[in-house]
Amino acid sequence: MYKLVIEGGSRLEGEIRISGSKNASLPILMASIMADSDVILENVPGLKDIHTSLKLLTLLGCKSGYSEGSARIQAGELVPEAPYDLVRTMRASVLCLGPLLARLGRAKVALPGGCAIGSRPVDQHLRGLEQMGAGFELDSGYIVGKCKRLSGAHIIFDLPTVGGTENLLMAAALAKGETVLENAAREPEITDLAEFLNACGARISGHGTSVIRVQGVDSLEGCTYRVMSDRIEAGTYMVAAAITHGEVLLTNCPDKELDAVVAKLQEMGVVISPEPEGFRVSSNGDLQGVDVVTLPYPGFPTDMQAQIMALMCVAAGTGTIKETIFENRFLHALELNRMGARIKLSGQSAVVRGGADLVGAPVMASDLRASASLVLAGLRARGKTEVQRIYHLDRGYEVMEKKLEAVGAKISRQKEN
Ligand SMILES: CC(=O)N[C@H]1[C@@H](OP(=O)(O)OP(=O)(O)OC[C@H]2O[C@@H](n3ccc(=O)[nH]c3=O)[C@H](O)[C@@H]2O)O[C@H](CO)[C@@H](O)[C@@H]1O
Ligand SMILES: C=C(OP(=O)(O)O)C(=O)O
Repeated sequence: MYKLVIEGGSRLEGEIRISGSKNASLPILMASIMADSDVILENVPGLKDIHTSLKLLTLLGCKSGYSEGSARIQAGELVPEAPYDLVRTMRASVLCLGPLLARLGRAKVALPGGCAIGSRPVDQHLRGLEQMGAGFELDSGYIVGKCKRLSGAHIIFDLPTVGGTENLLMAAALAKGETVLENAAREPEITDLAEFLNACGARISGHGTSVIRVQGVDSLEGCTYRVMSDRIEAGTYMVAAAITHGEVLLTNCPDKELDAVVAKLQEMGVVISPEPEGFRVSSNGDLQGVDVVTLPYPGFPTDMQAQIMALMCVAAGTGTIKETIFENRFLHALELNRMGARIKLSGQSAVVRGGADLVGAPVMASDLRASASLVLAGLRARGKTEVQRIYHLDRGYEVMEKKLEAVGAKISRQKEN
């Protein structure tokens, strides 16, 4: 196991290239098993979750390879089982359910269960697939699904679910007839999945709005597709620039997909200017606490909540954060307090008293974005911070320490004792 060791206090200056999006790549990799010929994906980040997905695709009967941001998938004779050992390390595995049912009429996928940030149910995925004609039973922790060819249906989600919308979108692409998904999630990663499926021959419209229409087709062909860049990685490095009073140019960056994050950081006093190559982000340290509520897109993303909390710790005044997506996504607050932050938690709300003089400490990462917030705090803190259990970070940030080191951070990856 590795930890990141950070000597805080360096001002970040230079250029950071943003990688492809994890949360777009994972469903697109799963969707690739529905194509009859080779899929080539570009701008795919070299992350642990990507390698886990490729391993899952191999178990499902596909041939796959990855090299320098490019993944190739060739679906063969499919095997309809996603084993628990893989699903428990990567929740996105549950996204093979829709594609397997659509392609094979059979699927046996381990139930992902909860994780550190919350219970993360999949009832909306299953209910929608049932409306399309699938039947499910639970067998030793596995969801076992069967169907004849799925049929189009009118599905109204109880709440906008990103994974649920993705699973249903993939299933509907190969179903018989029209499917309408209402109260669908509008996240850019869903738009990217729909664009990929359309490039394979699917007939999807309305993606990016809350009503998505899918005219099912009989088959999909492979294609070459460039995955969108990672809006959460970009937001994280925006905070890195601000928290160190630095100036960083982010390239290969998403644009309007970052609007809510850019607006909130600007409200705090971070200077963010669009340039032809991306976003230039800087701060002279004159930052103000703000009020943040996490919401489905286009609201402020839950995946940026931990990072903006780190920045609010060192801003002037008091800010508040309300987390409405996950019931237990404040684990980083307790670790930030160990570094001198002044955060009070009450249920789904946090009050962050700013002006903290952060001091380095050994801290424990509990989940992906919590880990990122501890790294950000460590970049700012006086002295040494050791962020332990960074396997969480490796799921979602490509060579984070190398990217930060290249812009002036004193950070290294070391073996834990
Ligand atoms: C809306 C939202 O911000 N979704 C985030 C969620 O996606 P992810 O796909 O993991 O989660 P969902 O979008 O499905 O969950 C949204 C909400 O719906 C609930 N729910 C979901 C499915 C279901 O069948 N039943 C149910 O009740 C969840 O408990 C949650 O409160 O985590 C990802 C990783 O952090 C983020 O990238 C997504 O932006
Ligand atoms: C929690 C996250 O991912 P996952 O849904 O893969 O756990 C995330 O991207 O912040």
